[in-house]
Parts: sequence; C-alpha cells; structure tokens
Amino acid sequence: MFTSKLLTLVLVVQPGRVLLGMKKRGFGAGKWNGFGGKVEHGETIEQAARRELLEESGLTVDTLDKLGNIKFEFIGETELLDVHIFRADSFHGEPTESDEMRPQWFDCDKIPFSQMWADDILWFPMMFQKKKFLGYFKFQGHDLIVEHKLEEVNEV
Ligand SMILES: NNC(=O)c1cnc2ccc(F)cc2c1N
Repeated sequence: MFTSKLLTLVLVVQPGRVLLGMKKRGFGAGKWNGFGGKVEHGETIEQAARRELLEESGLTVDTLDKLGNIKFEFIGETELLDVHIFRADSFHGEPTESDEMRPQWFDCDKIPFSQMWADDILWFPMMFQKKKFLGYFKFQGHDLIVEHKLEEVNEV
C-alpha cells in the first residue's frame, strides 16, 4: 500500500542552455537538480512550482509549460513521489544562490548527467523537444534504477 507525495520540478530553458541547481543539503544533496519541492495544503501544483522556483533560484516566470509527470518508488519505502514537471522558457530576475540550491547555467550539450538523478538522461531529451511524457521509476537507493517506464503522451 503506497501513499504519494506531490512534488514539483521546474526546468528553466534558454536557447542552448538549461538552469540547474546544486542541492546543498537534504534529500538529493550533491546532485544537480531542477527547482522544486512539496505542494503545500491550499496551493495548486502550479502555484507550488512557482513558489519553490522563487525560493530556490530567485526567479519568477510568466508561463510554465506542464510537460511531464513521473512517479518515483524507492525500494523499502511506502511513499511514492509524484513529481509534476514544468518547463519555463522565459524568466524574470537573476539566478541567486539560496540555502538549498546553487544555480548554474549548463550548455545543453554539456549537462552533468553523471552528477544528476539517473532518470534525467532518459527524459531530458523529451523535455528539450517539448514532448509531453508520463513515467515511473523504481530506485534501489538513490543511484540505481531497477525498473522504469517512460512514454510520450498527448496530455499530462
Ligand atoms: N532534474 N531532475 C531532478 O531534479 C530530479 C530527477 N529525478 C528525481 C528522482 C527522485 C527524486 F526524489 C527527485 C528527483 C529530482 N529532483
């Protein structure tokens, strides 16, 4: 029996580059991530995505494109992570380091996948092509994918 936790993930993309954040502490520390976190009671998923992006990067965005939904299972844990993934192609502000994250731009052909969650290399190409996708990844620990499904869809 699984419960699920709603989470958000935002990738800010500009021509030829993507903004990632080095997670400085807590869950996923030491990995380059997108920006996001929990959905609090009383806010929509998109409101949470905007709030977490601002808190973690200092950026606000006009348009968030909802591109994906991936459910993550970690063997031995009963809580699924239900991650809603957005892309933003324009933003306001300057990327600013926070307590949680150190933002950095990466050329799209130099993304540090070896220092990121192992699923990223599989769905980033779809995100860059603005394809919509649904996925499921089962992790053993934080670095080994033991099972996954990933499909392009018309609606997320
Ligand atoms: N850019 N990718 C992420 O930020 C990312 C990717 N995969 C994950 C898998 C499990 C998880 F708990 C978090 C992430 C995650 N933040």
